[in-house]
This record gives sequence, C-alpha cells and structure tokens, in this order.
Amino acid sequence: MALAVVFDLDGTLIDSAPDVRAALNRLLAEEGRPQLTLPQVQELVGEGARPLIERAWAATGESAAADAVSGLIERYLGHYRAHPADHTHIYDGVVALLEGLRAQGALLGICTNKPSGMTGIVLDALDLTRHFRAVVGGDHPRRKPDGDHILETLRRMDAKPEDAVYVGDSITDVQAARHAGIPVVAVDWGYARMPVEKLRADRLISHFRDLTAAIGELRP
Ligand SMILES: O=C(O)COP(=O)(O)O
Ligand SMILES: [Mg+2]
Repeated sequence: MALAVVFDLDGTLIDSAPDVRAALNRLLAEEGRPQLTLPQVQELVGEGARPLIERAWAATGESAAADAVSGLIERYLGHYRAHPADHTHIYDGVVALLEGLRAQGALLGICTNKPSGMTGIVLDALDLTRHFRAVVGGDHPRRKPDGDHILETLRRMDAKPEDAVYVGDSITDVQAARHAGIPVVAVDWGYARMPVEKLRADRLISHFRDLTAAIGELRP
C-alpha cells in the first residue's frame, strides 16, 4: 500500500485570503459597494466561488440577483487571475512536509472548492504543482462536503480510500472526509468559522511538523 494524503488548499496549505480579498474588493468597488476586511473574507471562503460571491453581496447590501451571479463570478475570477499570488503565502512547513511525504513514497493530491482554473494558476505561481498527482477543483459536480469530491481525487491519484488521509481547515472538509469514509486531520490556522475543536476531526494539529505523527496514528 502507498499512503495517500489529500489536502484542502485555501486555509490549509496556503493563506490565500489576501488575494481573494483584493479581487473581491476590486469587483465590489466597480459595483459601488463597500470594501470587505480580511477577517470578513476569511469567513466567506470555503465552499467555492458562487457562495463566496453570494455571501459577499449579502454582506455589502442587497443580495445578488440569481441571474447576475455567474457574470459576477467571471469578473471576480478575472481580477483574481491578474493577481493570483501577490500576497498569498504558503504556510510554515508545507514544502518540507510535501517533500518528506513524497520521499517516503506517499501519493499527494489536492481537493479544493476553489475553481480548477484558478487553482492551477495559484499553484503554479507558488511552485507547488509539481508535488501533486491530482488536483480536483470546485467545478467537480459533487464538491465538498460531498465525499465524492475526495474519492474522485483519490481515483485520479491511483490511490485507494483505505490508504488515505484527508487534511483540511473547515467543517466542509471534515464532512466531506466523513462522507468519503476516510480519517481527517484538521489544522488550527485556517478559516474554520468556528472553534477548531468543534470541527471534531480525528486529529487537530497546530503545525505541519505534527502531521506525520498524526497520520501514523490514523494509518498505522
Ligand atoms: O475557494 C474556496 O471557497 C475554498 O477553497 P478550499 O476548499 O481550498 O478551502
Ligand atoms: Mg479550506
């Protein structure tokens, strides 16, 4: 068996909220709406682009008309594509962790609700793409919290659910892993929107240096 580790992206591997905020605020300014703070944006991230735009609209005035949302998403992604990683940083210990896991023969993947095209651009900009066998974005038809999003990532990695562990920062991640039937590790530095203990993950870590030990307990 080869250990398979599937990661969430935003709030888990990378702190992307500053660039998400900048793109969102450009769009809000074009629409004559107020700007959002970083803590506000961290609350909006986690379920993909459509909920992000809908929640941003609800937080800044009248809700977006249903037929306007797709156009707003496209314009938001246009701004984000122009500045994918100006202020995004990779969390401490990520690169050493990914290199260490690969050196042990682990297969790595990303399962994120961020749209696929945008995910690829951000991973390339941060030189992270090379670590992953498969990356499945939020345009998957059954995205997190649906377990199929993670199972599809594992299929594309040529990995088995029995050998897998999922790592994420939010309740959406824990639910998706539960639905997929695989153990889940939560990180305590992301965009959880609730006290991290309440996520009820199988393990909770405060630094990536502790992930290998947590995985060893979950997949001995
Ligand atoms: O972009 C989002 O809303 C969420 O992305 P994540 O699934 O990587 O946390
Ligand atoms: Mg996340």
